[in-house]
Amino acid sequence: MPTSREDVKGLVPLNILVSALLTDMYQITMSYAYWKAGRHNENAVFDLFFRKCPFKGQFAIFAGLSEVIALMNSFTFSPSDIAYLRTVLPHCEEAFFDWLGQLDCRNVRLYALEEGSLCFPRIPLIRVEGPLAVAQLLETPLLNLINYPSLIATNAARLRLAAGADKTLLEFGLRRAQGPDGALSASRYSYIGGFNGTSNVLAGKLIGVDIRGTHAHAFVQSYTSFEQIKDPTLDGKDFVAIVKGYRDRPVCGKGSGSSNDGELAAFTAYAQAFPDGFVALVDTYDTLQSGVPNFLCVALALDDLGHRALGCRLDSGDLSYLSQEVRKMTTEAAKTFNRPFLATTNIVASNDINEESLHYLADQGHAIDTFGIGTNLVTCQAQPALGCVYKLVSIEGVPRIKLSQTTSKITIPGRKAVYRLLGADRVPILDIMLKDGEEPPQPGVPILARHPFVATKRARVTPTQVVRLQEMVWDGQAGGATSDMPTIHEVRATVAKGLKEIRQDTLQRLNPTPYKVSVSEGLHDFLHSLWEKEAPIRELS
Ligand SMILES: Nc1ncnc2c1ncn2[C@@H]1O[C@H](COP(=O)(O)OP(=O)(O)OP(=O)(O)O)[C@@H](O)[C@H]1O
Ligand SMILES: O=P(O)(O)OC[C@H]1O[C@H](OP(=O)(O)OP(=O)(O)O)[C@H](O)[C@@H]1O
Ligand SMILES: O=C(O)c1cccnc1
Ligand SMILES: [Mg+2]
Repeated sequence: MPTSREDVKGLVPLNILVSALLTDMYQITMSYAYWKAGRHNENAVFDLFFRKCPFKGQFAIFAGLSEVIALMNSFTFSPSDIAYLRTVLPHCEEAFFDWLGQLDCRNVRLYALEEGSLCFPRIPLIRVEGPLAVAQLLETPLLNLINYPSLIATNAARLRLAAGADKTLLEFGLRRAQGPDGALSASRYSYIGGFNGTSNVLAGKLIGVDIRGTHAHAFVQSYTSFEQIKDPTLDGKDFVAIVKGYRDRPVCGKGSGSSNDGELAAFTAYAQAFPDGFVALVDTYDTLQSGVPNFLCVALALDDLGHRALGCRLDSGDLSYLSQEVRKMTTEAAKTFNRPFLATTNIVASNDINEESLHYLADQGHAIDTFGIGTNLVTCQAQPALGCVYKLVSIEGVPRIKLSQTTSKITIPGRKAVYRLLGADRVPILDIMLKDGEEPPQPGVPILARHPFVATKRARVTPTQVVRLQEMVWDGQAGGATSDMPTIHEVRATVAKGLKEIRQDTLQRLNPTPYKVSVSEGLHDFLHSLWEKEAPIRELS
C-alpha cells in the first residue's frame, strides 16, 4: 500500500484534489470518537444509493466508479495533512494522529454495479465493507465522486433520448461549467451518457474523448474585407477569385448584393486554413441574407478544388425555422450547381439548448444534424444535484436500520445481494434485494417480490434470466482493484445497452413508468421487524 501520493502505483485520481482530506470535518471527528472508544476497527457495512431519480425521470446512470477505485488506491493522509489536522484538533491524543497517518484501504472491500449501468432508487450502487472508521471516512469523497458523474451521465442520456439516435451531440460547456473539475467531468461523463464529443481539448488529451469544434463570432467580426487576406491562394489556385466568382452569381436567389463581405472574407480565410474541415458560423450578421449565401460561395469554391465543406452552425434565432430554411437553400444550391453534397450539408445548432428545447424542436420539425450543448448540460440546470446518500446498514455483523418520519428515508438494513430479474428478450422486470445468505433467484423459478414499504404492492416474478448487479470491485487484502477499469468507450457501450434493453416507457419524458425496486419476502419481514423493534411506541394521552 502506498505511503504517499507519489508512491501510488496504478490508477490515481484524475484530479489532484481528490484525496483522503477532501472530506467533511465530521468524518474526522467521528473517526476520533470511534478511535477513542476503541471501535475504529469494528466491521462496518455502508450502502451508497439515491432515493429519487433526477430530472423528474424514472432512471439514472451509475458513473464515477473508476475514480472511486483510484481514490481507494491512493487513500492516505500525507504527513502535511496530519500536521494540519493536529492544528484543527489540538485536544486529540497524539496516538490518534499516528493511527490516522498510517490508514489506507487495505482492509476495505467494495461491491458495485457495473459503471454505466441503469440504476434505480434504493438499490445500493456501492457497498463498502471494512473497518468502521475507514468506511466512515470514505462517505464524503465517495458521494462526491459518484453524485455529479452519475447526474451528468443521466442528463446526457436524456438529451440523447430527446435528440434521437441519429443526431451528433457535442458538449460545449467548458466556459460555463462549475470550475475546471466540473468541466472535465462534464466532458467525460456526457460522452459516457451518449454524447459524441466535446470542445474541451484537455478532455481529449487526458480522457480520450473525441474533440470537435467550429469557430466563434470573433473570427467573423475580425474580418472587414478581402484586403485582409494577404495570400489569396489555396492549392496553388486563386481561391479568393473563385469565391468572389460565386459571390457575383445568384446563389439560391439570395445573397447577391446583400451579403456581408467581411463575413465572406472570414469564411474564405477559414477555409484556406481548414479546406477539409470547414464549418461556417452563419449568424453573425444575418443568417439567411448573408451567412448562408456566404457559406455556399465558399463551399462551392472548395468543391471546385476537390475539398468538401462540412457544414454551417446556427447560434441564435428560431432554430426550427432557420434550420429548415438553411436546408431549403442548400438543397436548391445543390440542384442549381449540380453539387449533391450540398443538400446533406451538416447543420449544427447551438445556443442554450436543453432537453425541453430538443423536444420542442422535434415537435416543430427541424433540419439540424448536430447539437452543441453547453450550459444546460454541464450545470444540470434542470436538477443541479443527485441526492446519493451513504448509510450504515450493518455493524459487527448486526444489521442496522435508520428510521424516519418520511418513509422513503428509512434504510434497508443489513448486507444485501441485489439482482435484476429479466423477462423475455432480456427486458428487465424489476430489481430485487435479498438478505445476505438467502438463495439467489433462479431462472424459471417464481419468486415473490415485495415493495419494501407498501404491503399491498407485491408481485410473483418468474425470471427468464437473473443478473447479479453488484460485483466485488476492490479487495484491499487481495491487492486492490479486482480487475482493470473499463475504458470510457466500454462504459458508453454499457449505457447504450442498458437504455436499449429497458422498457421504453420507463425512459419517456411524460409520465414515465416507474421501474420496480423490491425486496424478497425474507428481507421485507426482517426490515419490518427491525423497524418495529427500533421505533419507540408513542404514549398518547
Ligand atoms: N416495488 C414493487 N415491488 C414488487 N411489486 C410491486 C412493486 N410495485 C408494484 N408492484 C406490484 O406489481 C404489480 C404491477 O404494478 P404496477 O404498479 O406496474 O401496476 P400496473 O400499472 O397495473 O402494471 P403494468 O404497468 O405492469 O401493467 C402489482 O401487483 C403491484 O402490486
Ligand atoms: O449556449 P450553450 O448551450 O451554453 O452553448 C455554448 C455557447 O457558447 C458559445 O457562445 P457564447 O454563449 O459564449 O456566446 P453567444 O451565445 O453570445 O454567441 C456558443 O456559440 C454557444 O452559444
Ligand atoms: O466549437 C464550437 O462551435 C463551440 C465551442 C465551445 C462553445 N461554443 C461553441
Ligand atoms: Mg450563448
